[in-house]
Amino acid sequence: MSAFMEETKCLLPRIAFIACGCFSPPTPMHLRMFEIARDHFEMQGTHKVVGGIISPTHDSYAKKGLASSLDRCAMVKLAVQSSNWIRLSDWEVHQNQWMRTQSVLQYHQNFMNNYLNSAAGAGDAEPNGSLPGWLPFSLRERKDPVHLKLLCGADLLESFAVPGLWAEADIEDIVANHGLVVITRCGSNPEKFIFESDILTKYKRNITLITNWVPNEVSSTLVRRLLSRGQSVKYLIDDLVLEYIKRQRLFNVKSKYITDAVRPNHLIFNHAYTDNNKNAANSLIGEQNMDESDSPSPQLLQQATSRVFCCGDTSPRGPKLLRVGPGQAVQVITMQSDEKAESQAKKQKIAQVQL
Ligand SMILES: Nc1ncnc2c1ncn2[C@@H]1O[C@H](COP(=O)(O)OP(=O)(O)OP(=O)(O)O)[C@@H](O)[C@H]1O
Ligand SMILES: O=C(O)c1ccc[n+]([C@@H]2O[C@H](COP(=O)([O-])O)[C@@H](O)[C@H]2O)c1
Repeated sequence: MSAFMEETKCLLPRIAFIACGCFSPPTPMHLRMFEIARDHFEMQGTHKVVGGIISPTHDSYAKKGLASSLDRCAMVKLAVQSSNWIRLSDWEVHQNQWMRTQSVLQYHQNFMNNYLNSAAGAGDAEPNGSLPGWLPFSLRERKDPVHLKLLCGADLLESFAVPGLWAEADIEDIVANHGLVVITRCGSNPEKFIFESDILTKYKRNITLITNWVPNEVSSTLVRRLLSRGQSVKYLIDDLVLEYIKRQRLFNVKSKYITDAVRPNHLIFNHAYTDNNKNAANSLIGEQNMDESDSPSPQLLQQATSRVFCCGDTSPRGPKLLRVGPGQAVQVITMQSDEKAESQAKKQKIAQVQL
């Protein structure tokens, strides 16, 4: 019987998840989303989950509380150390401008397709000769395609309705061609939200709604707020991430947190990550012994002056100078939606922003 089940599992269509977000800092709930989603598909017996990817957004997204991409990537690497299937992709942060989520999905999907279609050992290398660190290990165990789905919390789904934030065509492409896996979040009503959207209703079969029966409303905003007040965040985030925050003095962490005299050994690797990336950004010299997700990018140099289109900005006069990133639009507009009492989850977020 178990041999039969194993055989059946081998035949299941393969999927992977990618979560796009700020991860400033990463919280256990960011990682729980992956576990909850994998459990769901495995228990349904419909798909084989081969990997999970965390893709932090570009610095020019400019959302309030966004630590530098170097620090966010280093923290994600620390947070996923305990996982054998969730990986960091720093492709997005190494682009010279903010990337829309549809493009992020497309890039990773194309990379996996090319990798699977190329002969083993050929055509699968990055320019520096190594494979990207986010690529699932078991990809070449089979030849069939792996379908990449966007994994998110219900608040991200609801941000589709923020006027001018997402491009309609992108939403359609994401749900029609990639698929969405949505984890419920307190105060959100994703079923109703889907019902109220024609596009989402049209592609409902590609949207997997998963109830999180053990909700935890920890958010990066809450963690940042506690840190800046000198309050404890222990057990709210990974110890390694907390150590990193203290050492790097991120998020206005109050002095009580920065008295550790000893540099913990487990952070050395990630300091290598940030140090190497910083050096690379300054010197344009590549690093050795690092996979793609560790790779420095000369484009980091351009970030200080990078330009972005604000969401929904179709001005023929070209991109605006980066003063306001798309992430700031989220805050401004969600404050308006608070006035309209749209959702409890949004209200909570806004309250955090306003304090
Ligand atoms: N507690 C949670 N429950 C379910 N999903 C979550 C939770 N926290 C974050 N997510 C999801 O994780 C993804 C990345 O989140 P992101 O870092 O952008 O937001 P966040 O943790 O809510 O941060 P912030 O508080 O800065 O807005 C999003 O899809 C978001 O919906
Ligand atoms: O692609 C888009 O148009 C788009 C519009 C708004 C937000 N996003 C992405 O959504 C992610 C979460 O954003 P936020 O503001 O909810 O933390 C982050 O990775 C953004 O780049 C993407």
